[in-house]
Amino acid sequence: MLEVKNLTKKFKGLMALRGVSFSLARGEVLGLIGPNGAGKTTVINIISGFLKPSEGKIFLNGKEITSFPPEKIARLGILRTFQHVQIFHELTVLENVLLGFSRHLKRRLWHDLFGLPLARREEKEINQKAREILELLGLADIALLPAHGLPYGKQRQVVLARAVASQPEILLLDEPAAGLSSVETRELLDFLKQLKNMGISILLVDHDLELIWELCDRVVVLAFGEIIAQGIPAEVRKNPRVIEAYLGS
Ligand SMILES: Nc1ncnc2c1ncn2[C@@H]1O[C@H](COP(=O)(O)OP(=O)(O)OP(=O)(O)O)[C@@H](O)[C@H]1O
Repeated sequence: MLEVKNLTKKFKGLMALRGVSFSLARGEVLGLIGPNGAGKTTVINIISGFLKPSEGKIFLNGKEITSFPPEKIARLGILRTFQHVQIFHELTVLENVLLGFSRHLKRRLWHDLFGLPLARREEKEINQKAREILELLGLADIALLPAHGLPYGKQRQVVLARAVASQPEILLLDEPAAGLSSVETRELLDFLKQLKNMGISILLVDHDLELIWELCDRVVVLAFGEIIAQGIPAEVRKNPRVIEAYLGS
């Protein structure tokens, strides 16, 4: 579904990535791990169009999307989340999730402006769908609470629920467990398992290796901008180069 071919990124004197290649299959959860500064966020920035690679190509379903602008990549269904929570504090959980539908609602704006009946029907449908997503993800009981009062871990989940509402082809998650307590990380793990069960393809960057081993179908390991191992978690976690990269860091 997603193919990353031979990515190289130079920042002035620094080679942040060298010849990085991997693929993500439909419905797969792929972990991207590595010590600090290994190049993980740079990979996500390039796939999502926030950075241009120095060399290399990205393909989505066989079509090249290298260096497309971020909004075009988002329209094609590759959605990223950031290390810090981006939530609309004054809105309720439900309203935050409703915003996720906007990717599919270009025409609706016009209907809204003219108050056409179709708009109301569509609005009802979308409300219904948003509630279904909240139900599926175990957030239904907080649907009408304002986002600002929620614990940090729940805010993270609301951001992910909004991403689900936009019906992404692929989710790029940059350190979703950063700053969470161990209890919140367990909750996040269950939450991400639900996303996996919904068939969403995920590229997951995180430093919490327990989360990675438990959730990912395959793992790619970067160190100093190069892939040093890739495979199923049971194999990768025993790989001497991986152990050395982590202990060495
Ligand atoms: N815009 C930039 N300009 C210059 N150097 C950069 C830039 N972005 C990243 N780098 C450098 O590229 C290397 C890879 O950074 P990157 O943030 O991708 O690593 P990472 O694996 O995500 O690290 P962390 O786990 O700490 O988030 C680092 O040495 C970093 O300092």
